[in-house]
Amino acid sequence: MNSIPSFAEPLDVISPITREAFRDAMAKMVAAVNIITTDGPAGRAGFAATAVCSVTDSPATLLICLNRSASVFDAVTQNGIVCVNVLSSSHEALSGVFGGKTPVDERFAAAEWRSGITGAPVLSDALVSFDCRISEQCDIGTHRVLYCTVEGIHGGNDAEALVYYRRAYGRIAS
Ligand SMILES: NC(=O)c1ccc[n+]([C@@H]2O[C@H](COP(=O)([O-])OP(=O)(O)OC[C@H]3O[C@@H](n4cnc5c(N)ncnc54)[C@H](O)[C@@H]3O)[C@@H](O)[C@H]2O)c1
Ligand SMILES: Cc1cc2c(cc1C)N(C[C@H](O)[C@H](O)[C@H](O)COP(=O)(O)O)c1[nH]c(=O)[nH]c(=O)c1N2
Repeated sequence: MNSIPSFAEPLDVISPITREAFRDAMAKMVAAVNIITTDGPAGRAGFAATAVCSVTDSPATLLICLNRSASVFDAVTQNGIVCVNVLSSSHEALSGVFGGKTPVDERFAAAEWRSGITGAPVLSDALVSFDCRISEQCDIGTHRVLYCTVEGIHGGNDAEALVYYRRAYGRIAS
């Protein structure tokens, strides 16, 4: 008869889960770094984001988690369009600009942009850019989850990727 194996050492469990414990654990999840941009009647805006992932390829959909207290919140949600620009290792300083308390004009002055088919700014030398329309939104805790239908994919190069791991930037070559 099968039995559940017993282990000599008990599991080291953190409970209850504090914000700090969650963040410490999340810091060990390596993530791609992106700049999310928007433009339209509510103005141009952009922010650095690691909370981005693929949802489904039919229809091609990404999700983005945006803190509702971010300065870009109204522009992103009211314009209803975003471009997800995936960063290369050459964009570390740019990520700092879009991830800090920098005025919006200074953020965009730090790189070259083109206009995508949705009208969202496309970073000229991104690894790849997903031009999207926000199709659904829901609030979970402090964040707005944006489901984004991909309407165009721009560019693409094979430079080293910029990643974020243990609260610091790193790079990954293909
Ligand atoms: N999902 C996010 O909103 C998110 C993700 C990464 C970084 N940030 C911002 O960058 C700052 C520096 O991050 P850090 O990684 O150097 O240190 P940190 O200790 O603040 O965060 C560690 C990890 O926890 C997660 N995290 C951080 N803030 C979060 C939030 N409000 N909601 C959900 N998950 C969150 C991320 O995975 C992050 O890499 C953070 O304080 C935050 O303002 C936000
Ligand atoms: C590496 C890294 C990764 C992320 C962030 C920062 C950095 C440095 N930030 C924070 C976000 O970029 C930040 O709120 C704004 O750019 C600066 O705040 P204000 O726009 O001034 O409110 C962030 N915010 C968010 O809502 N979702 C996310 O996934 C991330 N990820």
